[in-house]
Amino acid sequence: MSFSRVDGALCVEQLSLGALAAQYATPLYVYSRAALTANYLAFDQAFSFIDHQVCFAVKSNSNIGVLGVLARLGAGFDIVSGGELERVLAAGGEPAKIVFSGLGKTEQEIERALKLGIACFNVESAAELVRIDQVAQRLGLRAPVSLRVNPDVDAQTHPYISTGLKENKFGIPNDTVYEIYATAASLKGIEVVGIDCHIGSQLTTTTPFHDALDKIIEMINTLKTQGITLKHIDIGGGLGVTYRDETPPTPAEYAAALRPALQALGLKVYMEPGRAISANAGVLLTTVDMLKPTTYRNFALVDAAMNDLIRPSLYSAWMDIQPVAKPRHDDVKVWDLVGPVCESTDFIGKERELALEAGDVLAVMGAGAYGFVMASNYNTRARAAEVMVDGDQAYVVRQREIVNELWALESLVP
Ligand SMILES: Cc1ncc(COP(=O)(O)O)c(C=O)c1O
Ligand SMILES: N[C@@H](CCCC[NH3+])C(=O)O
Repeated sequence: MSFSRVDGALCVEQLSLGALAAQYATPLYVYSRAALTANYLAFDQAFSFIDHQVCFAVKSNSNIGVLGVLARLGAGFDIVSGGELERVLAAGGEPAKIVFSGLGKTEQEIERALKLGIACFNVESAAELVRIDQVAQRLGLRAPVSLRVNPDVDAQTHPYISTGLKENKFGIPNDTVYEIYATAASLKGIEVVGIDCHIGSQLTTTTPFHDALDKIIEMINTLKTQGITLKHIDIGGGLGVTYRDETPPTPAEYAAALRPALQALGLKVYMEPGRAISANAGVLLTTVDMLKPTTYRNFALVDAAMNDLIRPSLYSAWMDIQPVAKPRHDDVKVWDLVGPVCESTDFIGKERELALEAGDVLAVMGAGAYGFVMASNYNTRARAAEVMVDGDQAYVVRQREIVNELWALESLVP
């Protein structure tokens, strides 16, 4: 366990989170190298029964310190923009292990990725296929592609993070898959290499993964009869984590559930886990700034806000909040933990039983995924610093922003 309590003090690896808050100030994101490593290796080992590549979903945490740790373990990366591509390169990631997902790849992004020799473009529409073909032909190259298919499977997750239903914008609907594969196979600039699917995020059972895989295998078999043979299958990401009382499958259970079908298929397997690698490898530290008990509700104003961590506001996500040190008194009350941003949805947790005092430091657990990456400068708030802990060492992997620099790109009208 990379986050554990020692004599009442919440620690990350060998350092106390209270000490890190004192040294680097709050709000502060803190990541554990050991947790990232263990989570990545859990996937890599679980799929060791087959030729595979784990491609970490960069969108879940794109700090180059995080990406660098994973790159050195042999990770590939799932990217969704030219920006993420450059981050992966800056972190030492190998282009040949990159899969490029996402709906709106621009010509520039396609050109850069093609020249670098990435593993695969996961194509989301007929129009995108044509665009990739044109860029590849202009460069005298062939683009390796998979079609990201939309299998119309209910991921049984929050509707905002479900992606595999036919009403979602993602993927190629199953009624046009064969036609678009046939087009792909006929294009000079395209080399059809695989099939891809990602049905949603924070999935807590294996059933939807299984249902999607069954549908994809059916497609692969039909494609064979059309003379289209594939080299790989990309099973996407989406494996959930425990924020409260969810009991998601472990990577080993997930792999075991898919193993018979994948082995029968015999193709190389790509996967794109994000949250299951990064979420519980990070926390957000925040300090209680002041207490505002009222007749109606008790508000604790903390220094982290929705601009630092938007998951509670955006998805009503429940995230565990723990004091980093033993409470200084035992007057437990029910608190709403709210930030200073001028929105009623600005909270990081509601109705939490805590014995609080101004100055207490709290840790929002499971904040390593979709935390800092979704942070903004709303209310002209500088974004938090990020620190990576490795054993008894802490490294600043992103400095705290400086307020004066937030309008550096702006100018007055003459
Ligand atoms: C195409 C694609 N791959 C992978 C992921 C990573 O998902 P997760 O963080 O749930 O593993 C996402 C986000 O849901 C995605 O859109
Ligand atoms: N941002 C979402 C996950 C979205 C996944 C995007 N493909 C979350 O915080 O839960």
